[in-house]
This record gives sequence, structure tokens and C-alpha cells, in this order.
Amino acid sequence: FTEQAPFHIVTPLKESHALSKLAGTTVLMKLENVQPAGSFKIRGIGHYCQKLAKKGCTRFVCSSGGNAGLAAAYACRRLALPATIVVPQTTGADIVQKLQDLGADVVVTGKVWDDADAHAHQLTETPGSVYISPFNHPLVWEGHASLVCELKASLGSQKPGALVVSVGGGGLLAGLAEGMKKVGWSDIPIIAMETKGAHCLNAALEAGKPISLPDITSVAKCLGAKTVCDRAYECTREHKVISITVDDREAIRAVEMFLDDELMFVEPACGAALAAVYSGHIQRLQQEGSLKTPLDPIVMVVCGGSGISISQLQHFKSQLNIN
Ligand SMILES: COC[C@H](NCc1c(COP(=O)(O)O)cnc(C)c1O)C(=O)O
Repeated sequence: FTEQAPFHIVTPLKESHALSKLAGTTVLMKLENVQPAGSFKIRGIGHYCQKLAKKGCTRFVCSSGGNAGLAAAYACRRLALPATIVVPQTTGADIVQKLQDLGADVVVTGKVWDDADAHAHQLTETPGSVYISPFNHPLVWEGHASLVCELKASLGSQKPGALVVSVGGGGLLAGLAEGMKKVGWSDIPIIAMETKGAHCLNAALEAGKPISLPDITSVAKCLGAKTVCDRAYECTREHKVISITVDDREAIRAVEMFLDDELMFVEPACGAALAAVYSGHIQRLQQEGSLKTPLDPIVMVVCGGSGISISQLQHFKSQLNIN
């Protein structure tokens, strides 16, 4: 009985000279944008689907801003199991088409991810189908933790100065923290990036407990969960997490500068993480002593995502009146 190989790939860890120059330390990019289904999501969602299929699950229902849905559709195709992906009206038509091309049934409903998620739960009330959360399950966090094991294998005894990650519902943060505990990096700070208008972790830290945002007003709809998952919030109690919010314009400008610098095209959710360097936060954190100086090489999780195209970028720029 052979253990099924994971659906994710080991991704490159590549130095960025442009980001390093700006950050004042070496910036290593963990290129999750080259994963199957286009983002890091396949690590946690693929792991979850494999485990549940082995337990006899025969149909999955996944709520998503889009990227977790693509990962679920890809995993279910590999498992030859039917999948229904429930996305909000803010999810672009091209992602819906990609989901259908992967063989998934797609339901578009609700204003934001939380509304789509409520519908996904209704669909799984009938027995026979299993709900997949895009960020709130131990198997998802366990799958995402594989990213840190790969970093450890690449860096050996060299500890990173920090990990930079974007936060939607907090599944990636929770998975990274779990992996860091596993490899003995619990002392390494995590820079948790959000766009204003999708800043549920930052709001929770301000309030001292997970609270729900009234609405999602950021263009980074794939960060658009109104409430951060409890596990991610607990991580901030066990691990040094520096929460930073950037505005949509910074996230979009980061997407553009990254395209010019590294010739890779990522969506606003990933732009939020890149803005940690492009908007000078890594530099500021060193100057104010929140990060050590000299700072060991930092790892930028290039989370990827399919919510971008040349026409969508132009739409974002006119919407945010960026010249
Ligand atoms: C509403 O959406 C939640 C989730 N996107 C989450 C997401 C994140 C943040 O990951 P999280 O913090 O949700 O685990 C980062 N970077 C990208 C490209 C993402 O798509 C989804 O696809 O369903």
C-alpha cells in the first residue's frame, strides 16, 4: 500500500536582488506562485482532500475567494472525485472558468467570501459531501507547514531573520507557525501583511480577540475573510507576529514593481506581502529595532494567486486612480 504522493511540488527558494537592495538585507522568495493551481493553497487543501478521500469521502464542497477553490478542484480532479466550489460575486469570471475547466461545479453567490461560505455549509448539510474550509482546519495548517520544512532543508543551520506572509483567514499564518515550531524556528518573527479593508487579524489584535470586520472593502478579495480563524489568533500569543496593514494602492503598486523586477505576475493578495519591502516596512522595522540589525536573510512567501490579469490590473489602477 503506497502512501499517495502529495499534490504540491517543492518550490524554488530564489534570491531577489531587487527586493534585497530595497530591504537592506537578503530577501529570499519562496515561489508558491509556481505551485499546481497557482498558489500555496494546494499544500493544505491537497493534504485535506487526500486524507478525507482515504476516509471514504466521495464529494467535496469548498468555499473560496478563488485560489483555495482552484486547489480543491485540482485535488479532486487528481482524486477523480466531484467537487463543488462556492465563490462570492467578487470572484472574477476567469477564475470561474478555470474552476469549470478543472471539472468542478461552481456556485457564485453572496457579496463576500463569508456569504459564499454560509452557502457551502448549507450544501454540506445533506450527507455524502464534505465541507472544505479555505483556511480553518488542522489538516490545512498541517499541509501548509510543509513549506517551512522545505525552507529548513534549503537553509540548514542558517535561521531566517523573518518570514513575510499575507493574511486572509489566517490559514497560511497558522500553517507557517506550526512548521516553524516543528523545525525550531519559534523565535523567528512572522511579518503578517494585510490590506486595509481586509485586515481581520490586525483588527483582532487591536480588539484583543477575533472580531468580525463589518465588510470587505479592499480590492484584495482573496484576503476577504471578515474574521480571522482562532488558530491564527492563538499563534500571535505563542509566536512573535508583527501585524502590518497596507492600503490597496500599495498592494497594486507592489504587484507592478514585482512584475518589473522579477518578471512574475501576482495578485493583490500577494502584493500585500510584497509591500512589506516595496513600502519600506522591513527597513523601518530594522531602524526601530523591531527586527535585528544586521538582519539575517528574510523569506518572502510569494503566495501566488490567479486573481490577476493585464485587464484586471488596468481596472484596479483606474479604480484606485493610480496613473
Ligand atoms: C477569502 O479567500 C480565502 C482564500 N485566499 C487566501 C489567500 C491568502 C491568505 O491565506 P489565508 O490567510 O486565508 O490562509 C494569501 N494569498 C492568496 C493568493 C490567497 O488566495 C481563498 O482562496 O479561498
